[in-house]
Amino acid sequence: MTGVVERRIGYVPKVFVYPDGPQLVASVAGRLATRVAALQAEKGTASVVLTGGRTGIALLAELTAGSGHSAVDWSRVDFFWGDDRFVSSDNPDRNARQAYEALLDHLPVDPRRVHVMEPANGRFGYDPDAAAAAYEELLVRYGDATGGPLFDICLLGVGEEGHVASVFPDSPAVHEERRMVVAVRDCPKPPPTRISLTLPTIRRSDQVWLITTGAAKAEAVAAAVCGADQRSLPAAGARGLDCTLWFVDAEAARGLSRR
Ligand SMILES: O=C1O[C@H](COP(=O)(O)O)[C@@H](O)[C@H](O)[C@H]1O
Repeated sequence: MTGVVERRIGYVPKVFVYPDGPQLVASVAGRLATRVAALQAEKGTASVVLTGGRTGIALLAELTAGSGHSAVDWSRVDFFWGDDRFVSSDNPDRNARQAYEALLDHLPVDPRRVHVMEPANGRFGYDPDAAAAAYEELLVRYGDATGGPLFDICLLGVGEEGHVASVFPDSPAVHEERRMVVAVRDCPKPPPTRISLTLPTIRRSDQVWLITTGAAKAEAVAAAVCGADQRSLPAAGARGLDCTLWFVDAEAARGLSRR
């Protein structure tokens, strides 16, 4: 990991800064494969929450291309999503579709373990609330079956204004304490209707890995790492039970050195 700077800020979160995006995704892909293989060696399976977004999808493509993936038994990984866009399944905006193209189509995954959020042309038609409720039910069943933390690793991208999954600043979703999964409407970033895990559900992950690149993210990264209010900066509320790791490139880390 040439040129990687590691900074500890209090106990958590831990921030890893890379010179650029390609070095970041190469390193995080290797780390993810190693962690998943270790979890499988320890308990037989692993659960990973996937993210959309440019860096998140680049990470999945790197995982497919790199050599580290051979250490993992992909048929024993449960895949979930932090959020998806409530559009038709064939819409290129779908996070699930992008994840299939970048990773899942290329690996011997068990389709029964790939837990996609319902699209707008799915089982419930155009009813995002029913789609969110169905995903919540699935998580409840999964949680009952596994016990302990819901997810081993939750990958999250970060928006310029600090959103994670589809939990946007000062939105109804950021105030949600009871529901595990919600329908999100009127998103400031298109498409406007989405399904998202809530922050309390994200916090049921053993490890939360936030990955982001570019100068446009610098302010959000600095504020979240320094403990901003999650209502105005949801990324600040994305924490893991065991650890919270931030993987950022030098541009996105710029604001950290100013604090
Ligand atoms: O809309 C979304 O955006 C974020 C971040 O995307 P990026 O392209 O700025 O990295 C992503 O994490 C989220 O899953 C997605 O639905």
